[in-house]
Amino acid sequence: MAKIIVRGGQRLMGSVRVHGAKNAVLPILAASLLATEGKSVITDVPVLDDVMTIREVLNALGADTHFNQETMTISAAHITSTEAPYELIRKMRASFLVMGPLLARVGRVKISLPGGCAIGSRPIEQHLKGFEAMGATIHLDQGAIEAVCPQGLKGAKIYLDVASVGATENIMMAAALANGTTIIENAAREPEIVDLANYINAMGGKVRGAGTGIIRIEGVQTLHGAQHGVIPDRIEAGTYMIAAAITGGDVFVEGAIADHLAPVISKLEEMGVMITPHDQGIHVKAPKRLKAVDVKTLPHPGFPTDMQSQMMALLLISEGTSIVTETVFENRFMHVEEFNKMSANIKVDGRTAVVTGNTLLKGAKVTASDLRAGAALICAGLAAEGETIVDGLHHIDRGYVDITGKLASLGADIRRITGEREEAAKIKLKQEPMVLARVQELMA
Ligand SMILES: CC(=O)N[C@H]1[C@@H](OP(=O)(O)OP(=O)(O)OC[C@H]2O[C@@H](n3ccc(=O)[nH]c3=O)[C@H](O)[C@@H]2O)O[C@H](CO)[C@@H](O)[C@@H]1O
Ligand SMILES: C=C(OP(=O)(O)O)C(=O)O
Repeated sequence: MAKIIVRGGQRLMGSVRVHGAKNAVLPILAASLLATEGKSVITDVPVLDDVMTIREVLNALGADTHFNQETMTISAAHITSTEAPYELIRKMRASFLVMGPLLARVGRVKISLPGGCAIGSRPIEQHLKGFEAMGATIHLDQGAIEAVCPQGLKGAKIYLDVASVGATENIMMAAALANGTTIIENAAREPEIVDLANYINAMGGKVRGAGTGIIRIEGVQTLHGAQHGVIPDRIEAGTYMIAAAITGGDVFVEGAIADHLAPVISKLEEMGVMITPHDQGIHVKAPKRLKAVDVKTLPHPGFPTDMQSQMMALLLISEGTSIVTETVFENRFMHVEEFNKMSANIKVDGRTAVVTGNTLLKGAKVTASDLRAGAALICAGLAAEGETIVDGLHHIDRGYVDITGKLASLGADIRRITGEREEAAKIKLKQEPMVLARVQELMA
């Protein structure tokens, strides 16, 4: 089994580049199914396992995709299937984002229920409520959803009970080709929603208000392929900011957009980290001692749940006790047990964790339970005495391009040892130069 081995104690220094955002590129690639003509050329596409999965979904539906040098070209003129393969939906929840585009484009879709994951049950009733309001008929049969709208979708006013990112995206994509105007109220306001709206508009769509709680989508007859550059990954950027801070480092996070990271920056500044936003990125300089702060996750522009575990790693070495409250997902404290293996003292009660600071972290064998938990354990390992061995790397590979190489380039003592998975992938995918490059990168 592959593992990442970190020896703590090195101060991180230098510059690290942020790749395109996973959570922006996945809906954007799904939206490319809306184009009846022309090619979409998506740039700044990170080479991640999740991107490979959504690409497989697009291919299975009949789209023609090419991926080279962080650029994905998609032609979706011919949709040959309306059934999203179970194996791919199961592998990655975000595959469910093809439901809206397929319904809008061909009026029919069969897709497995995406199910929960380590961080929570993650229902999708808000997505379905939106499609039904737009005229789709939905049947649930043995864990699969079948939806049809033979007359096409029609615009509707949809109030989301929770400001769900995925539901906002799925409904927005469906509405782009609906007959009439759709208004999404209590829409999610994440930067990734704005990026998706910009792409749909570049395809000839009419989306207004993305980034606010009310999004208005005027349906158009057809959409065409378009060129679009994906926004930088604010969660990847935030992770490197924490990695810098936890080592008392001095790092330039190239490509990071301060506006997207306002809640994270604000907390880091409260703790005593010096943050300087620039046009090209964010400079992070951390003193040796940091102050404890309380953190509560919320939908954007609140503190992102995807940064909660990394922030908790930083709070462990800060002075004082912190309260971390997770309001977005009901089970996102799986990393706590692993931190405690590293001599942390964290107590969880429901959605609240009490984090005792001033911890002298000690290296241990730990397991990533989800993507961000994995990144957080690596951050903790950077500050720990001795060796931390992290497994469960398939989670980390979903969302971080070469985290080992990037941290090593900043001076971290970190390496990855490969396992059977990489070896098998190398043999299976040797026809695909881009994927092989990724495998080689993982094995470096
Ligand atoms: C691929 C992607 O972009 N993933 C992000 C997206 O996930 P995702 O889009 O799945 O997250 P949502 O915003 O939908 O979920 C937020 C909350 O709403 C609940 N909910 C959601 C839909 C629904 O129909 N009913 C319902 O109750 C969820 O259980 C959760 O408690 O936003 C999350 C919240 O910022 C991030 O952690 C994920 O990284
Ligand atoms: C929870 C995350 O992603 P997903 O919604 O794809 O599981 C994440 O990026 O931290």
